[in-house]
Amino acid sequence: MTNTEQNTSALQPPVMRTLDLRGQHLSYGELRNVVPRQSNDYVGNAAKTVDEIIARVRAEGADYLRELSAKFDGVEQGALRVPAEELSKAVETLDPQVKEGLEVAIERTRAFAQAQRPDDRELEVAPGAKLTFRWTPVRRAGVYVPGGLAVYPSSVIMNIVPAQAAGVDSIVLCTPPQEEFGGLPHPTILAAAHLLGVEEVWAVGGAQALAAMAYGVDDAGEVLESVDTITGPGNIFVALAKRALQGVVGIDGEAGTTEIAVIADETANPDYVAADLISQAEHDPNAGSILITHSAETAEKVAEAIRVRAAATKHAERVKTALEGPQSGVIFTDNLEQSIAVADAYAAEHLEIHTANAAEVASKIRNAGAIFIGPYSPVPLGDYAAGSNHVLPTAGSASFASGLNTTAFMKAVQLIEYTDAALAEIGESIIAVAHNEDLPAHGEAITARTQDFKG
Ligand SMILES: NC(=O)c1ccc[n+]([C@@H]2O[C@H](COP(=O)([O-])OP(=O)(O)OC[C@H]3O[C@@H](n4cnc5c(N)ncnc54)[C@H](O)[C@@H]3O)[C@@H](O)[C@H]2O)c1
Ligand SMILES: N[C@H](CO)Cc1c[nH]c[nH+]1
Ligand SMILES: [Zn+2]
Repeated sequence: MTNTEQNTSALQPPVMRTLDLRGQHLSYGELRNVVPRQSNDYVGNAAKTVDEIIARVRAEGADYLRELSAKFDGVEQGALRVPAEELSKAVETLDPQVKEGLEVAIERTRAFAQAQRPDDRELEVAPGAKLTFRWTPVRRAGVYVPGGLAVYPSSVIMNIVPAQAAGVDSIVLCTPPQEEFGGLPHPTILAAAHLLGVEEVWAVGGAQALAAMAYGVDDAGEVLESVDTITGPGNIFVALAKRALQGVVGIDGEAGTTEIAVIADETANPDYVAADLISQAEHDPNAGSILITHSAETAEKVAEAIRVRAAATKHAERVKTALEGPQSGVIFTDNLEQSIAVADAYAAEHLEIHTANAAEVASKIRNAGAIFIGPYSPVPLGDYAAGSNHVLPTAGSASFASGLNTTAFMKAVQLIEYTDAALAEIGESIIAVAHNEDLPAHGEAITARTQDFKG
């Protein structure tokens, strides 16, 4: 028996908190305030840490990146950029089955990412008044691939494939250095990058990696040029760094600590539900797993299945901490309609639906990063190979943000082209509004032309 097994066998089974909403008729706003979330103190303290990291990366550059790699990753680093030969070497030593798994994921994710490319739009709003909505890729993207408690070659695919589908010119990938690999990133991450044709990889993790990509960094003449947009998932420090750097660069959204919510009724398979709640709790002791149900019997059966499964799982301690945290719990509702309302208010990163007519229930959900419909669409399918993207909005941000997709690496330019007649046709009304705004020079810019047409 290993040390880990000895430790975990002594653990008490996880006991999730309960929130009983039965008989209450809370509005959407009230529900948003009561659903389980990370504690404010936890988020607030992490935000202070992140602000300091960003300021010091700007001021001290590569030396400070090395200092943080030593502090958080236990690595004394030389050059921060990963040599090109390490990427090709990693593919040569890659387990063939893992390689196949990555290739299947690339193929499906690419097909879906290409289908997301938006078309340009042209419209003549009046004779001679031509408007175009033209999509262009950003010039340079920075992608973050996590690698702290676990490593995420799958996130290489989820970031790089849509960036390539968008047509981004230049991509840099940052991921934490690993002590076990002499300060290089995990070899499967390097292999996935190489399979996708990525050449620029820096062994830098956490909030500091995002600051480096946003502002650029010079490591003894090796330059990480600043980027236009940063995407990618990560822990609380990574998510808060994206929040802080938004505006300096574009971001795809906050894809922070993982969450799963499950709507279950009496038809749900409790073992599947338990397995899926545990699967996402495995990411991080701060991960959120939530069961929303109007069936007390289902809740009890899921709790029993969790007791059995949680004890046997490899990261039992992390799972227990996550399931018992303030960000997790079992929410009791009066009926399916109320469960749907709770799920909308929670706005889960991942929402699974284990009910009768699951597709119909899904059609009623507005807020979720991704919806997994029915018993055979578990979140880990989407994590690795469904073809959908696993970089998804967390902490309630699914009420206004989308999961990573091709358009996150694109922006639209609006083109305006009017003929003289088309301008003359609308000129007087523009001048009237310009005067009303007390901006007469705006009107004069029109008159300067319309006078010419008359003359
Ligand atoms: N929402 C999504 O789309 C999505 C997808 C995949 C993974 N995730 C989440 O990504 C996270 C991965 O986390 P991880 O830790 O394994 O890898 P990570 O790469 O996100 O974080 C590791 C880095 O965090 C930094 N760090 C660690 N402790 C710190 C501290 N006390 N102060 C400041 N910085 C610190 C270090 O720089 C370290 O390199 C998990 O929370 C997982 O749930 C989210
Ligand atoms: N569930 C994560 C998104 O929150 C993605 C992932 C990658 N590997 C395993 N899971
Ligand atoms: Zn996962």
